[in-house]
Amino acid sequence: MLKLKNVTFGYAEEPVLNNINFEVKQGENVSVIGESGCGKSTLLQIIYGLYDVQGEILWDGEQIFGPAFNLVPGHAFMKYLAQDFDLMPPLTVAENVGKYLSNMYPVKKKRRINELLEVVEMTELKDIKAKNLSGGQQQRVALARALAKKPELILLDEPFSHIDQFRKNNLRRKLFDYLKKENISCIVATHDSTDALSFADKTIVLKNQKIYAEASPQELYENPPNVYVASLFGDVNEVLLKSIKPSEKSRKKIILYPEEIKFSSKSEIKAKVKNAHFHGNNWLIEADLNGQHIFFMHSSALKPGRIVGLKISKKLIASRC
Ligand SMILES: Nc1ncnc2c1ncn2[C@@H]1O[C@H](COP(=O)(O)OP(=O)(O)OP(=O)(O)O)[C@@H](O)[C@H]1O
Repeated sequence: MLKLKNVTFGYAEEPVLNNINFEVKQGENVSVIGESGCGKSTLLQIIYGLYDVQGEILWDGEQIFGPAFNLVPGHAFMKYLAQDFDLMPPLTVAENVGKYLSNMYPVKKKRRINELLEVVEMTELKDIKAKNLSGGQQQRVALARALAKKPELILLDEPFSHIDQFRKNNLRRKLFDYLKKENISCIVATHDSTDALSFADKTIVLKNQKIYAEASPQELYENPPNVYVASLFGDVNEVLLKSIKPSEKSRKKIILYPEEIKFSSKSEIKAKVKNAHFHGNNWLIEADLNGQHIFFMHSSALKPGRIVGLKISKKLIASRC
């Protein structure tokens, strides 16, 4: 198990991360999400031991030290996949993946390389030299190489940033299923809410040097503590409660996702359509609700200027109040 206890770190005087505490259990998938520059990569780097910190970073009770005590960064149980891939350009895909595997057992080595190439869907390109690969292909090879020696903990910094949407969903599923099957803990720093929502057991939101929220993705999505956390999962509305609940007198606001506001011709809550944006199987509608700019989802495009009725579940309103 990984444990961070009161960890503070800054490149200069001002801390980038201040008094960070959290745990990652064996086999757990933890996503770290937050706006650009909030310290996601820095967090992975200090866990890997690239910097000296205040506080303690422990793996199974043993402290992970920075360069002041551990000159060569890295430990056998942990792999860090940075945003640069560091492949050997003249070597083939298979040679890169097997670079750190022992040559004592060539059959076993070959089997392991083939298994990993399957996970990252690079089997067909195994004899191609790394220098001839696209950025996304290089990223997949780097992922396979990081997994080659079966780490107990893997730190992934934006692991799918170069991979096209077409391949990303499948690859993400395969990789995270593989990590679960092998009971490998992982921390994924990401901008992508799908990484944070679909696969993580726990999501950590960083903001202003601190852990701003920490819970399962479902909990964060269903009960966002504030609009910043909600907005990490996509478009979000902050609506005056009295505009959807006539008995309300205060100026209290509640958070609602576009998919939680339903079209209902009979409803007393009226809004004026401003625009409609195609979103695959439905449309994101922009509308004006008593002077508030809101978004809701609908199965078809609605014409600008149309007055529509909107409905929000009473149970949902009560849970967000
Ligand atoms: N080597 C460095 N030296 C000095 N400052 C740095 C260094 N690396 C990062 N920083 C600063 O630390 C802060 C956190 O950077 P970091 O790269 O950890 O953020 P991030 O959340 O990963 O950002 P992004 O999502 O854009 O990758 C930023 O203000 C950045 O400018």
